[in-house]
Amino acid sequence: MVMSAIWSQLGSIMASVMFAYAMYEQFFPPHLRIYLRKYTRKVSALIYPYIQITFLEFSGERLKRNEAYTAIKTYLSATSSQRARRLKAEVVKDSQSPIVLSMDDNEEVTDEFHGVKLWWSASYTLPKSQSISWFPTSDEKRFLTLTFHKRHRDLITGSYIQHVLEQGKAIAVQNRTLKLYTNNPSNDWYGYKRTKWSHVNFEHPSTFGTLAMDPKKKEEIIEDLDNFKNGKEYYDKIGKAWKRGYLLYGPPGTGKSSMITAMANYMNYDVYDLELTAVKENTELRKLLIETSSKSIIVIEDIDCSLDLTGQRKKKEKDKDEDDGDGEKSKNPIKKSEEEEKKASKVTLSGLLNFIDGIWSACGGERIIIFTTNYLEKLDPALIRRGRMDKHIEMSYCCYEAFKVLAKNYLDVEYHDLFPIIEERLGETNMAPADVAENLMPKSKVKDPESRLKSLVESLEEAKKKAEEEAKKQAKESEEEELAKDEEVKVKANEKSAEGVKENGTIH
Ligand SMILES: Nc1ncnc2c1ncn2[C@@H]1O[C@H](COP(=O)(O)OP(=O)(O)OP(=O)(O)O)[C@@H](O)[C@H]1O
Repeated sequence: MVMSAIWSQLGSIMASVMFAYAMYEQFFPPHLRIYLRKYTRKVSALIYPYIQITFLEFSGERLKRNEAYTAIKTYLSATSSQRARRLKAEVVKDSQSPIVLSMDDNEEVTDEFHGVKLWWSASYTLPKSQSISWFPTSDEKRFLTLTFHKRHRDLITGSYIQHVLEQGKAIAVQNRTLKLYTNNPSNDWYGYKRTKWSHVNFEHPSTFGTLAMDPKKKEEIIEDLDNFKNGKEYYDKIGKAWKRGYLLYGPPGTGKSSMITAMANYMNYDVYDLELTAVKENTELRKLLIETSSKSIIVIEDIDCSLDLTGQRKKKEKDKDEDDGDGEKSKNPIKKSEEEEKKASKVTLSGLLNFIDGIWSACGGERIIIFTTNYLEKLDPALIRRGRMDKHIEMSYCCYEAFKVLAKNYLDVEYHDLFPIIEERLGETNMAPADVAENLMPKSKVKDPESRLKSLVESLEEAKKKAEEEAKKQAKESEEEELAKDEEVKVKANEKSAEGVKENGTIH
């Protein structure tokens, strides 16, 4: 019989003795009762100096899975599955491994913490009904039991259990498959679907290794993410919610979306892709935020297009204020139809600011918020000020260092004689990494690395020529505009002097 089972048997015998004593206690004279109670406790503690803690699979309401049980099971699967002799193989939802091994029922494993030995066992209580069923019945209760010597009570209850729970949760996060969430329109929040977010498994291969950008900048971002991930205590110390905002800006095709996926893969965080145009009002935004889990990245792509959060909105709000003020404008005949009003998103700039850093944003912690935009200048400064968007990352046109990353990834080439000319051309023209990458992709006639590099040189030269022509055209246009303006000024001046002459009635 295994160690903890022996102690467990002894424990139950002692419990029966104590129970019997409690029943018959009333038949003893009061002064004897005190002594009896004192000495029975001492004897039971001497015989059974071990303490047992039980963690049930389901706690409270029958259907609520006990998080502690799950975390401990994960911890034991990872740390003790090599030591247990009887293992159970299960397919676990959302896990990266096809099967997960854990110790079988009535199996026991030992663990050690700061030199203290303790025992874990997995058991279940048999169903009361004896009817044969292929499925676990509702009476079947699984639990894990931790047994340790009573002199280690403080260490185990104080630190060990906390350590096991933290480790278990960390292992679960490491092993899980990431999710990509998108918000449902609020009509789907009720009824039988009742979900604010829908999700699919997130399996994008973009990583910091495949991301083409200046290595120094990349290193800086990775360091920033590391500091954030390990910064819980620091954030607590300075009294800030454990969240960080990144603003990614730059022309199309410079890798803003690739950066988000690289971040998610690096941090092992789920991604919540928030479609702002589907959110009707600020309260909905808040509800969506509450439903996000920690260890996640909340993304609003193309924030400038998502909502009218720029100067325009301020103007509209001003108009509204005026409306409210005199009540005259509310009689405006050019009113939006009711249907249009209903559909339009009423999320305001202040609603969004609250979403980012109001008290609601602190629920859960460990969240990253990312905005992307192609036009930084279009955004309201309040939205992107430091503190809200803590780090502004410019995703720029392809530089030589970024090209080298692409060449390594796409061609497996670290250096080629064409590299110096490519470096020169990249310095002369603006080409997004997406376009460079497209040239490096194998095509039906251009398969070998050299041909693909040549194709890139041609594209760069073509882009340079186009840019030069465009610049010339623009210069000509602005010259013509200037001329037209001068002409207009001259005409107006002539007209004015002619009018002046007429008014004074002076005729020469
Ligand atoms: N910096 C980069 N490193 C590696 N690949 C890149 C990079 N930038 C772009 N790409 C390639 O180009 C494709 C499109 O890039 P991505 O969607 O990340 O750009 P974006 O800046 O988000 O563009 P948009 O502003 O149009 O949404 C990617 O799938 C990737 O293959």
